[in-house]
Amino acid sequence: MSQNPNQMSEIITENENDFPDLPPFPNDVPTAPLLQLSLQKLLAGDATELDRLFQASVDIGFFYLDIRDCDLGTSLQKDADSLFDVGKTLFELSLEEKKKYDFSAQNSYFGYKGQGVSVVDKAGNLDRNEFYNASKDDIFDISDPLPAPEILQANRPLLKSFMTSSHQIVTLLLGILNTKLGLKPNTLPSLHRLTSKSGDQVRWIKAPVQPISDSRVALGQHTDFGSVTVLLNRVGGLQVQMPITGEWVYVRPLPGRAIINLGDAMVKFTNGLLRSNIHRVNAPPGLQAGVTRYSLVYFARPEDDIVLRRLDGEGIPGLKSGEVEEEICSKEWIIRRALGRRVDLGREIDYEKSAGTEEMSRRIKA
Ligand SMILES: O=C(O)CCC(=O)C(=O)O
Ligand SMILES: [Fe+2]
Repeated sequence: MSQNPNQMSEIITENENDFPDLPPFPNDVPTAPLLQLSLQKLLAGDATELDRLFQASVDIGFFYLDIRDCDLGTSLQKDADSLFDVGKTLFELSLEEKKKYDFSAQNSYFGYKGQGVSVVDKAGNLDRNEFYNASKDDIFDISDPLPAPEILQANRPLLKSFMTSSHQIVTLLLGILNTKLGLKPNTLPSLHRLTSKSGDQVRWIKAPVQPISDSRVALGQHTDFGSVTVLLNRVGGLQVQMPITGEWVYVRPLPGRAIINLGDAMVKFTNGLLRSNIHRVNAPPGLQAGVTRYSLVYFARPEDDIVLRRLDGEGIPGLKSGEVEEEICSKEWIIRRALGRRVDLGREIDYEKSAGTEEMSRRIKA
């Protein structure tokens, strides 16, 4: 494995079947050569690992995090395994029951999102996956509890444990980036306090097996809305658009590794220095095309009232002369992005208006 922080990538090849209960991820599709960072080394403050984290955040904003080698990581993995099972049971509820927990008409993106209710591209094609979003504030009793199915009520302690570990990892990463960016100590973590109101959430995703005749993506290309995303994948399908070339490549799911990516807030805080890379979910490749795809995500976002604009740090590029940033707070930004492409809310859809920081993050050479 490369220890050179200036090298963006290293090739990941795992030849054995990584997840024995699933058909193997094929070895003949292009995959993203993401850096693999060790959670244990980051916790220990290993200087090379801290450099590599910063480099991955500048270069692509996506990396693997090895969670096998420390208590925080193994606790996250154990909770995630249990939550995968919870998600399967949750999505097995009848559509009628699940729709009771769609709160989008109340301007909330928490709860259930049915399949095919959002557009995935300018042409108006519809998504092909279901979501269930569980709010961190609800689970931590910071906000009024939302109605939820029995399976979620029964698993509040598990959700709390998973959210706590995920948030601890996010805080660690933010603290390291804070130092590298030359911000005043604790600036980034203090914008993401666990017990303050925010749009942080756990998301379960289910995408059904896709008929060969259907070439739509399951989840359209996007950047994440918030700060740091912790993603647990088992089945392939996630694709990132490579910087510079614009090529779409799969992210190979690896056991014991979370996939971490940065979102729009980090781009705005750093005036484009850190990347929120464009990604999407396509049909799983090879033999995996025959299985239902589940994934589990923790989204960390800035606290609700934080304005998403450049922070003042020595390492953060200045604004162009005369440039005025949009004045939008975290909560509004997430609602605009999460609900702006829904076709079932009786609102006009403006695809461009609900976009994220794609243009700032893209860096594709024509
Ligand atoms: O399911 C995945 O692998 C990625 C999901 C994702 O990008 C999202 O929910 O924002
Ligand atoms: Fe995403």
